[in-house]
Amino acid sequence: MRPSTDNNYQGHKPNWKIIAELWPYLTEFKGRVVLAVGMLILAKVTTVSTPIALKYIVDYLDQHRAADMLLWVPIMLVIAYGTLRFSSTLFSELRDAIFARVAERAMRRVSLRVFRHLHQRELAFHLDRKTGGLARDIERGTRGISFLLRFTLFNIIPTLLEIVMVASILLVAFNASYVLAIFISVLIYVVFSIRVTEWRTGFVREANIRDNQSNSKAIDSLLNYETVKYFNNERFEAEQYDNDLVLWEKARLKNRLSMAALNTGQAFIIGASLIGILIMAVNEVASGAMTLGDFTMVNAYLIQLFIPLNALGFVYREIRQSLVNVERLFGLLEEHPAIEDAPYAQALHLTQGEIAFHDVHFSYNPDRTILKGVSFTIPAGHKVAVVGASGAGKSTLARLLFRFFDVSSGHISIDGQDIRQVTQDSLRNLIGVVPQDTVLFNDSIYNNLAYGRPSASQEEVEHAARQANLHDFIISLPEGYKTKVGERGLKLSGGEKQRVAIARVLLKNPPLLILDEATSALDSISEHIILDALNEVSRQRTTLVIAHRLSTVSDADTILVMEQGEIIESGSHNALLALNGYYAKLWQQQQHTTKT
Ligand SMILES: Nc1ncnc2c1ncn2[C@@H]1O[C@H](COP(=O)(O)OP(=O)(O)OP(=O)(O)O)[C@@H](O)[C@H]1O
Repeated sequence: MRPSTDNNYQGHKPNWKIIAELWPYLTEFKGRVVLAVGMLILAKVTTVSTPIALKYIVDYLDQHRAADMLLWVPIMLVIAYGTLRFSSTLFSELRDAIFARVAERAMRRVSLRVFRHLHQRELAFHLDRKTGGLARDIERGTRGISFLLRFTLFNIIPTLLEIVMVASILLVAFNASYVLAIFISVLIYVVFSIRVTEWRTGFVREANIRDNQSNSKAIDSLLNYETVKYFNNERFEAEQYDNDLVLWEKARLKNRLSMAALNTGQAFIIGASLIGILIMAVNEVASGAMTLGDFTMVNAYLIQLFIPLNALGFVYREIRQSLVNVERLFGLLEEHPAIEDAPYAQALHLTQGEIAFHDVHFSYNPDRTILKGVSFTIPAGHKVAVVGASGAGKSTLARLLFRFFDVSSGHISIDGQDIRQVTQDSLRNLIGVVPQDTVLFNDSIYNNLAYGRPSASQEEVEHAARQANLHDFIISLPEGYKTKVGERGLKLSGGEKQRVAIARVLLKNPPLLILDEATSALDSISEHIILDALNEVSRQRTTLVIAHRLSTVSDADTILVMEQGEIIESGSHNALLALNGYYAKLWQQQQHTTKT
């Protein structure tokens, strides 16, 4: 399988840069972010106060005998303890609820931006991409953003805050040895987690790449379902897929085993620290330096501290993984479209509608020239046809005019304006294309037709369908205009799809037309009817027609004959016949074939 450009993104940016790139997505809800941070602080203050309440309860019960005990004191303390516990959860939940909208909106904005960006990418990118892998990258990237936002703010920062608060309390209440012991255990834990997670990141990356590869393979294979069946290649396809799955399985296995090693190591550090610090506390209680309440408080702090720390390991892992995924997603956004509007591009100003190619050279790849100095003009309202052998570069002319690619040298102009100097939007708005292969959306026929002009009324849509000789066919279907056309329109015949394409362009009603083999999939009766419709449409428009069947373009004002990227003959049908060259030979051949 050829690796796609999207699967090859390998940039490794510093983490802070990736996180900084998220900031603009948060600015919409600055107030909410501030409020969420406020709730976060409140949640941590209450969490850290809870063990203090517990200490006072234990000390009171320990130091007072039944005779001198005022029962309401420990009861009030217990109520305070319970309320603090509840408040800590309440503030955490409030923080989540307040921030939820920020995170969800950020995800929405990023998804939309990526979607828009992908539509801005040039045709070459889309011809190269692998849809399955790209979809996974986007999904993982947007999920990564949500994770980064929520967990940096709700786990890393609060845990650090809690460590600082607990350390300060222990420093004030006892001595520096506890703070030092906690500091050392936390440090060992964090260094261990980070080191092991760094080591694991390679496995995570590899698992993602393998995941994309196998997914792309599966989707490509399913999209080519018919071809697979024509060649009885189900087993071959399964083997190919399994080759990818084997690599995926290995990568995932490495991923899981290394995760088990990380979890075990973390649990060991927590256990050892707990033992060490509690032995210190036991000694102090025994020597009378600490009360029973103090012991309970230290124990509560340790357990309380290690709970988020335990999650910190998981969060760090996930954050690393999210950073990889977000980096990839942002990497996609950073790749600039090869075809972009010029800095001061203006809208194309159509006066007459004259199209001109001036000494156009073009190659898709540097090592193979497709067009070798093509020049011609289509005067406003005229129809110029291009004929010639397959692969001569006819459709390439249409792609260049639509600016799917830019010329290598020379230029193309419309009413004297170089199409590279006008906005792509204004250019494409003025051109209607009936392509060689029509691919439809997996939607109803009606919606596919209306796509030509989404604001069109039902009457207009039906009128266009009538003009394209499609209406009678549609109403003969059990579900009429609501019939679903299937994936890429595969439930319609080639000719029906072509008629949908024609009707769409009729609805768009553009002043310039490109008909690329627009009637090639039609039988000769339908072809005649549609040619009449197309002739009617192209009468007032500047039209570029690409055709194989010469009979369909014999009425064109000028016919260009192309061979290997050059125009070798041009003139009207009669002039070209009189020339008795390539065109005349082709015409005779086709007439002969039609008769026999
Ligand atoms: N995206 C692409 N990348 C590389 N080469 C391409 C690309 N698209 C087309 N080509 C090549 O450019 C040449 C011209 O293609 P083009 O589609 O313009 O031919 P055509 O004259 O319209 O042929 P046909 O009559 O068969 O449609 C072909 O040899 C084709 O293989």
